[in-house]
Amino acid sequence: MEKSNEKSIIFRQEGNEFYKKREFLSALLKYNQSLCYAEKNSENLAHAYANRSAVYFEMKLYEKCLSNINYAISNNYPQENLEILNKRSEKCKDQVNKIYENYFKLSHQANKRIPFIASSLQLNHDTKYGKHVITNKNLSVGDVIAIEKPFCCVPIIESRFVKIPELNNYQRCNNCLRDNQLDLTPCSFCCQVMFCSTDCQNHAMRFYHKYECPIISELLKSGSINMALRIFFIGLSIFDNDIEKFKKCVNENRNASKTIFDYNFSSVENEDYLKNYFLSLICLSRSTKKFSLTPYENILSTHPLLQAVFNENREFILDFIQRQCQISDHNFHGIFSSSLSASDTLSDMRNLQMSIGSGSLPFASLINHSCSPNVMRICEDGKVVFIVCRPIQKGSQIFDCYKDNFLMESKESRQLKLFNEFAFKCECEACEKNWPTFKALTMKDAKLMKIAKKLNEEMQIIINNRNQTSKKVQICKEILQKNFENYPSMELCIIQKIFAALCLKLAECKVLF
Ligand SMILES: C[S@@+](CC[C@H](N)C(=O)[O-])C[C@H]1O[C@@H](n2cnc3c(N)ncnc32)[C@H](O)[C@@H]1O
Repeated sequence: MEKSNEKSIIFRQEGNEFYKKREFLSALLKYNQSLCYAEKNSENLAHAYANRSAVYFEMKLYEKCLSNINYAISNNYPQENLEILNKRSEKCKDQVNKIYENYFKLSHQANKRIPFIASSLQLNHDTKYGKHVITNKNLSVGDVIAIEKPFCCVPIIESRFVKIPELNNYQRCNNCLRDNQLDLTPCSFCCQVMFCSTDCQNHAMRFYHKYECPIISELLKSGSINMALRIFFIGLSIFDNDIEKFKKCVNENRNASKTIFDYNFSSVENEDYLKNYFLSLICLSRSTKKFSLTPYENILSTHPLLQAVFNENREFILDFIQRQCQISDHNFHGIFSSSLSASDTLSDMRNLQMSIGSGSLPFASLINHSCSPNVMRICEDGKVVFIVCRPIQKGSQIFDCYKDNFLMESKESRQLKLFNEFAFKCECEACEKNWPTFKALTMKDAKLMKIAKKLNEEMQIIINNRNQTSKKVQICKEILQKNFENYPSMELCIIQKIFAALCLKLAECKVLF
């Protein structure tokens, strides 16, 4: 699909109709489509940005309104209409929103070589669990022990607030998956990809979109871009697009058992950072499934930039992709966020997190499963945050939950699913002691049950306030920490659920109106 001013104008006009009806998100979506189709240096880019600024003004998102006015001006917005934009800009300047920073920060000193994890975390290995992570310090409920940014992630189709195939690509950043309240800029070449910032755009262009752009329609046929192929493109780019260098390094490391603990990530996000992350990714454990490589062969053997490279290195490239599929099969992680919904045009405090894509995360991939985990994973701004949800004693292993928690499903059903997907028999505390599911749990402390009920009722009211939410998190943390011996009682499990829901709220609350 080629850029087309004609189409760009039609989409903008459709956006204007939604704007008139005050259906702001639908209007933004149409303006995004208009931006994607606008031809390079055409006035249509400026018009779509200007119209988007009007929507953000009505939505009271004043920073976004101002930045869209600036985009319109820098894309040659016609002089004769500038006055309207200038007036809108003046009105915005008195009403700037307070934008909150990310809420979650590491609770302990960071590891010197791996600054995104706590220094108490160590890698261990044994025959039962394979590689796993332990802590050499006691950890308390609420402690944030790691905040990992994916090596790369790909959006999934369910993540869009409007699930119409023609509109799927205008709702999230193709690099970090943020919706950024639809404040996205188009790829300058194709009509199907948008980014939330210049950083994301430059990163994508440099490391993979240059290879995805010419075949984007084909890649998006199934709705989502393939992770294994994207990792191949990034790997090749890290090695200066030189297949021989790439091949040498991959072959040298193919049987290594290295992890992020073998590398240094202390320098800012430079090339070595990405290279080290890549090397720890390709050494992760793999499933034994055999994936069909025909779709990859079809794409690469006709790729406008990589056809010759592929034909000369067919066996190596297909083997690399097979291994990446197998690694992804065991180590994919859902990336979650709330999704925009037509009803929350004015609120930034969104409630539910849903899966918006998959990410490859070399640290998270070292954490084993338990049906009664001691950490929970939530996402904030595309990063995966690990929060302690039950006290962890010095020397103990960190456990996350891959599938269903014991509260949701019976032991038999959990174990069957885990065995089918990951080929291990779960021997966690909940499985060993056959803990009851939520419905069958008993109450152990009537006073705490009262507190749990009250907290639960308060959860029904939308608290668009970080301080209040944060105070409630504190209450939950203290109860869960102090009463851990009673776990799993009905009241503690309710409080644990509230604690998780409040943490999600804190991760989503970004704008104060
Ligand atoms: C994401 S990896 C975790 C790291 C892994 N232990 C390793 O050595 O690379 C997932 C794999 O770890 C193993 N695993 C995870 N949880 C486990 C558990 N509770 N008991 C035994 N093996 C487990 C399974 O082989 C699973 O496919």
